[in-house]
Amino acid sequence: MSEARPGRLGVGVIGAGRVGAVLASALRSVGHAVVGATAVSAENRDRVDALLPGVPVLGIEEVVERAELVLLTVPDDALGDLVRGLADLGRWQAGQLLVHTSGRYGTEILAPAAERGAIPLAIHPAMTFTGTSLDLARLTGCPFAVSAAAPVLPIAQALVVELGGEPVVLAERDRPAYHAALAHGANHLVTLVAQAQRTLVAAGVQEPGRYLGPLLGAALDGVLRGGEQGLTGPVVRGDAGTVAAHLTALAGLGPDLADVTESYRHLAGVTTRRALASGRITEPAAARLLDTLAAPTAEPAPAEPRSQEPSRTPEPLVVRTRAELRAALASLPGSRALVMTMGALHEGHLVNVEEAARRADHVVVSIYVNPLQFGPGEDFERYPRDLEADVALLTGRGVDVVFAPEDAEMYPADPLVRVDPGPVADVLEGATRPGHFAGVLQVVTKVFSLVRPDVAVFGQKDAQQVALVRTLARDLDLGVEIATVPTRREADGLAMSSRNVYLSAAERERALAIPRALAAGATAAEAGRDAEAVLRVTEEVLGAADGIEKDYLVLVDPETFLPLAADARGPGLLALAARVGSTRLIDNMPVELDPRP
Ligand SMILES: Nc1ncnc2c1ncn2[C@@H]1O[C@H](COP(=O)(O)OP(=O)(O)OP(=O)(O)O)[C@@H](O)[C@H]1O
Ligand SMILES: CC(C)(CO)[C@@H](O)C(=O)[O-]
Ligand code: BAL
Repeated sequence: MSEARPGRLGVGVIGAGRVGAVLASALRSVGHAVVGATAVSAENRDRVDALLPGVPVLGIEEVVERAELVLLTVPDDALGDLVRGLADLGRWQAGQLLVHTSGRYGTEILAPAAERGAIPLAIHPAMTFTGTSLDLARLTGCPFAVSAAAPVLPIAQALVVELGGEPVVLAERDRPAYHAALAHGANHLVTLVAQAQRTLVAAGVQEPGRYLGPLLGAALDGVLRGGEQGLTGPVVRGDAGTVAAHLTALAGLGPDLADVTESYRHLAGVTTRRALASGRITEPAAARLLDTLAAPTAEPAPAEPRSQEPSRTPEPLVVRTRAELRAALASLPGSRALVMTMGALHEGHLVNVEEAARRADHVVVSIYVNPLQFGPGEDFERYPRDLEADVALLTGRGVDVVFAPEDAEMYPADPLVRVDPGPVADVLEGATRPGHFAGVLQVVTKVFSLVRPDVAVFGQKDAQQVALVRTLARDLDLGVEIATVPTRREADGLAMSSRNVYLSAAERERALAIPRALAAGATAAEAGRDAEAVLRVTEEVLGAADGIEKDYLVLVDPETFLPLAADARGPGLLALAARVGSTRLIDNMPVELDPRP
């Protein structure tokens, strides 16, 4: 075992999954040393790189040998065998702290290690984890169920406090029920809400979240404050007729939604019995409801044809000329949101479209590969173009109009009056791509004039671009609100981009060093490191990667895009551009710098 200064422990992680890597990162940020982690899958190895940069990935026995505190963050079902197996091999050490984070078990499962003198502790955070640095902030104030023998209970409590959480002592025997309650609430809520979403979609509602978000938020708030007394709806009104109509309507939606009927019957039955027990409905009313719920469902009446004009057009109208655009806009009363794109649409664009649909009555998407923003030798000619696929992707997303002009329509003549984007356009992307932002702001100004949106949505992935567009709208009084959406990433962290299609499989793998480096920088910032250290950590991770040619990697002020001083506080932006093969990718990560004095 390594020598530890008092209060500073050598922490080993067995199972650097979502929970293990995050908790170890939190322990590291308060001064403990993480001496090793096991990570069998590529995903877990990436997570170690991102959340625990510099920590060696080792075998289980080596981690146990090096650590004074072993975090056992493996699946519940694997825990017992793992502890017993290592005990049989004589690996546990006297005085070693052994901490598992299973909700279901107390410390009994660690008994084979305790017999060898290890100190068993059980701590369970009542939180779901994404396995990224986002979770670190969520640990603050998070209740942790703590179980341990009385003499060592303070150790477990102190550990939770160090993690930022609130220890709540839970008896060993109460843990399975505690865990069942959390799983029932959090996991089955997902099933229930997803059923409501699917049913709304089947009923022709295009954006179920707009209805369910506020309603379910109010219901959750009500039950957490006042328990079941806040219950509303047909059951608590004793309205068996409405319940019968619901069952008939659900049956009419077909076999794909049979599970919804099953849940509805069951939960309405439970709700009826609870309402009866608390005196909110009478016995005859409860009997009528329970009879209705038990009866076979009546045949649904033949469906009436749905209105021809749903509130959101399923397929967008594609217009190619200014005149067609003007006519299309004239038929759209109410507010208007614009999403500007260069096509080759992906889910990252759709996040912009969703935000646009939330903010206005109608949505216009422009698709245009603007020659003015490409320099000589850039990829203007080979930029992917597929209007048909783009329109298919936008169908059913609440997009009313797609404006896809030809070059001659957008620029009938070479423009003589040009937009000057100012100093932010000279650095970073602007330094590598001279004239790029002048070209972007030229086309943005033109499309704003043609579409006259109330709000335009841009992605944070092109951070410098959206900052410049915001300044354009402000300085020229364009009367357009500029909204930004966070960067949408693939499951492995790579920022979505139309240019990702240029990457070969091997290049795509190498490109993952980009999000890994940014995540390492963000983790360092969250751990309170200063600007210089945050940038250094990011550079180290990127520098260690093969096959990536850095264009720039900077930590800048998110408004001026100028480098931050080493002791800067407040918002910063880690921004980078790099070539992987012949493809140039950009990405960035907002950070909050709060260096401790
Ligand atoms: N991953 C993403 N998440 C959120 N928004 C995005 C994402 N990718 C692009 N956008 C936004 O969509 C809009 C149109 O971008 P564009 O058509 O250039 O797509 P792109 O995928 O960024 O392509 P490129 O490869 O040219 O960078 C911009 O506002 C951009 O910031
Ligand atoms: C805003 C934009 C559509 C202007 O051509 C382009 O720069 C882009 O796709 O980000
Ligand atoms: N996504 C920004 C547009 C460009 O790269 O040209």
